[in-house]
Amino acid sequence: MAPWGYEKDNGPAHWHKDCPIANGKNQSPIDLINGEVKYDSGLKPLTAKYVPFSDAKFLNNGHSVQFQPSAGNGSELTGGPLAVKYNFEQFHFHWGNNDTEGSEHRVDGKMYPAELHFVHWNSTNPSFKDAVGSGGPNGLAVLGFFLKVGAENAALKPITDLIPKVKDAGTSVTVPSNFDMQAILPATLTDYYTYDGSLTTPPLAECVKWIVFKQPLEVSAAQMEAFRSVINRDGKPMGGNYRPPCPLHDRAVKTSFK
Ligand SMILES: COc1ccc(CNS(=O)(=O)c2ccc(S(N)(=O)=O)s2)cc1
Ligand SMILES: [Zn+2]
Repeated sequence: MAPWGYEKDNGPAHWHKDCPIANGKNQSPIDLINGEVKYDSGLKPLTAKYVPFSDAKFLNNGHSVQFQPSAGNGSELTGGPLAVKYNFEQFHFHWGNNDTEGSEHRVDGKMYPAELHFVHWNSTNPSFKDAVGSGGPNGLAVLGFFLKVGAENAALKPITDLIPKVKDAGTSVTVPSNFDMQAILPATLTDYYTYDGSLTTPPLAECVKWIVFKQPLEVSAAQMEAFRSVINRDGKPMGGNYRPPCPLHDRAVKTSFK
């Protein structure tokens, strides 16, 4: 099979051939249906401590644009539904070719123009890849933020300004060391949905504690257009790099808010 992608001939409907878990019972993303979620008063806020990075790359891997520090950067996530500390691995984006589509998770069937994922791995594992393969839903913790069009996002500007430099698949740039990743996050990480799911791209491993924030972040129309200028492995616009929602099966979606 051609490398996986989001086109007719290699998109989500084909992924099960190389990754049979695609038809599993704990797949992501899902449609977050407010009438079916359950408030859990035990869900406390999360704490993310992101330290400045000395040598981080921003890259186009053919299916997303991704911020990736060198291993062992000391940034970590704790609290919320998490029982242990998770190490930061990377963040990346999913977006559409217009403002009516682009996010992976949906809320009552509504899609946002984009979704930002912060990927973290369970620090009781020796490495990120061990965490992915550790079995069960506690290998990774991914923070999902919806993006909507509005004011310019000053915290994301150093990243969206780099997009023209990684327009083509396989290209990367070094991110200036004064980039402040912490500034992207809201001051308090409250009001989220959480459920056990999977990676939304191959290998689709069912190893993810998903934490999707209710409050979208804003980015400007110009910042959205920057994403839409990115080209994929086939030389086409990368927009549309989102997997459709998967069946919930017998999973519960909990919320930290009423
Ligand atoms: C074992 O070899 C491996 C392990 C993991 C990967 C994928 N890379 S990854 O884990 O960062 C993610 C893929 C999709 C993510 S999403 N959209 O759900 O946040 S995160 C590749 C090879
Ligand atoms: Zn993602």
